[in-house]
Amino acid sequence: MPSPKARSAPSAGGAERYEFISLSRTPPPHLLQRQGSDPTAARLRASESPSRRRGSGSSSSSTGGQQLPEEDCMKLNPSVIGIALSSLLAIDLWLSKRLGVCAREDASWGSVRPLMKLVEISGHGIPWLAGAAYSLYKSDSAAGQEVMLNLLMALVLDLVLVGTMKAVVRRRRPAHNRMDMFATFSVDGYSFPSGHATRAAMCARFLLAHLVLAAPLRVLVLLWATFVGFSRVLLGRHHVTDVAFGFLMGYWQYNLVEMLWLSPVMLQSTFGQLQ
Ligand SMILES: CC(C)=CCC/C(C)=C/CC/C(C)=C/COP(=O)(O)O
Repeated sequence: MPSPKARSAPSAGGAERYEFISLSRTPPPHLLQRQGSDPTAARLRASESPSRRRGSGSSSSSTGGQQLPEEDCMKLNPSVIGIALSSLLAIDLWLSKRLGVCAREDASWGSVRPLMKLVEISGHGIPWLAGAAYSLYKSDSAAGQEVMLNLLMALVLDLVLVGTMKAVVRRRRPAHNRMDMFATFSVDGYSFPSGHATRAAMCARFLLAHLVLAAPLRVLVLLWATFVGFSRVLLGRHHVTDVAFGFLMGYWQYNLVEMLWLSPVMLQSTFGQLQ
């Protein structure tokens, strides 16, 4: 027996065609009147595409010669992608609110908020930029200088890409977030994607690829990156999807850094041509 939401309707060729109809919404009375007394038949006709309804003369005569407004059809026949996206957003909002347990001092895990803010500082742009610039200045090997120069380039690239993305998407931060972060740009009022998550993922990949680290330290780098991302949601700064996308974006940004890698040979030839 077919499900109540997927009813088969005979098509022009006689074959069975499945229509997805919304039973959660009752069509307005004027629609039912126009389409005859059978509400199910009225819903089935309303769920047909506008072009199909326009094309069939018999259909227009059965609706009393009147066309239905397009908005009615959109409501009665929402796309599967639309439903999936709004469900994902609803789950995202609900889960982010549930997990924002350090969003305030009086929240359920409010006592660990200072610790979470330390984790936040460890993934902030300023200590990373300052650390990379200092290491570049202090490095006495060409290889070290090359790595630190590229780390600096990667950090600036990250700020530009995340800032652009935030300015385009303009998603608001969760309502339970308290905006008490230090040193922010104006775009940091927006939430998507998490700049801490992109930086943590990109820097973790960078460090793992370019520093010779013992296995426990490699694990520590991965744990740190994961925790920086997770702490964004616990602090109430971000929705879960901001952080998930931030991790993906940071992972991909490292590929871009590898592609744009600045080598001494390339720099010499560039600056040589300028002189
Ligand atoms: C030298 C210079 C101009 C440094 C700017 C560094 C800076 C202010 C970075 C912003 C870092 C930040 C607050 C990002 C927001 O992270 P979300 O995870 O909250 O998106």
